[in-house]
Amino acid sequence: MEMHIANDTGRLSHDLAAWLSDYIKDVLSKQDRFTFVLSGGSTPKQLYALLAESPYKEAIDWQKIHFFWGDERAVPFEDSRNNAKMCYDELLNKVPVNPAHIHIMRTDIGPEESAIEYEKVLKEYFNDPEVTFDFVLLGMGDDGHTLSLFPGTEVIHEERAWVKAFYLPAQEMFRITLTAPVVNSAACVAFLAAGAGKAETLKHVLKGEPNIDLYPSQIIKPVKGQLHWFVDQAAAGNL
Ligand SMILES: O=C(O)[C@H](O)[C@@H](O)[C@H](O)[C@H](O)COP(=O)(O)O
Repeated sequence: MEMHIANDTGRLSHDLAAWLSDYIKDVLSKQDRFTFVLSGGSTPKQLYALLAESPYKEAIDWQKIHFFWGDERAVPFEDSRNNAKMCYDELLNKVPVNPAHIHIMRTDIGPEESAIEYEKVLKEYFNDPEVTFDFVLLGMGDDGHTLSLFPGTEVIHEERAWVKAFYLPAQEMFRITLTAPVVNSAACVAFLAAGAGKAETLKHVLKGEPNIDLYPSQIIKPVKGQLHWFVDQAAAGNL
């Protein structure tokens, strides 16, 4: 595991943008597509805004990038809580991507159906289940959740399905999420976490006893791939 700590979220977003741009370039020098899982939440907005500007807008070969999502809130696309909508607004509408390479988790159909459909899309891409995405961007909630793997939910333990839908009573909504096995088969996973609200949780996730039911982010351990944590000083405060 590699830690990257920056003074503040602005610096952190710059560091990750620069690191990611180099990583994409390196991967694309060896293969002709790059599969990228985007994250929802508020923290990545600055990163997406940077990627949509110079020098990254020109430096990244956007046509070769295929986009996926780690999780989705089952609300209409136009709803401001929709993770895909946020990524379009901040990034995808601003860079020259190929629309055919964008794979959102659909919310115009039932969540269970959407999860089944998404799993099919993924299985068409990745015929070797041991090798999936080139890059997965993850956030961590103040409660230690990542993706839609919330503390105490059954989906944390899912071993077979790649994508699951379930009802989250605390938020009164359905969620659609990638499961741990498909993320742990990625070539590279990076958490982006910022703010003092995450400091205590981050200490438990990284230094505490294993307890994935309480701190689901602990379940993310790529089997063969790299794991990076990009955190600001405030979130790293208790490490
Ligand atoms: O749909 C979601 O809720 C997100 O995908 C979620 O997993 C997010 O990444 C974390 O909650 C961190 O969110 P912040 O960046 O807003 O702290």
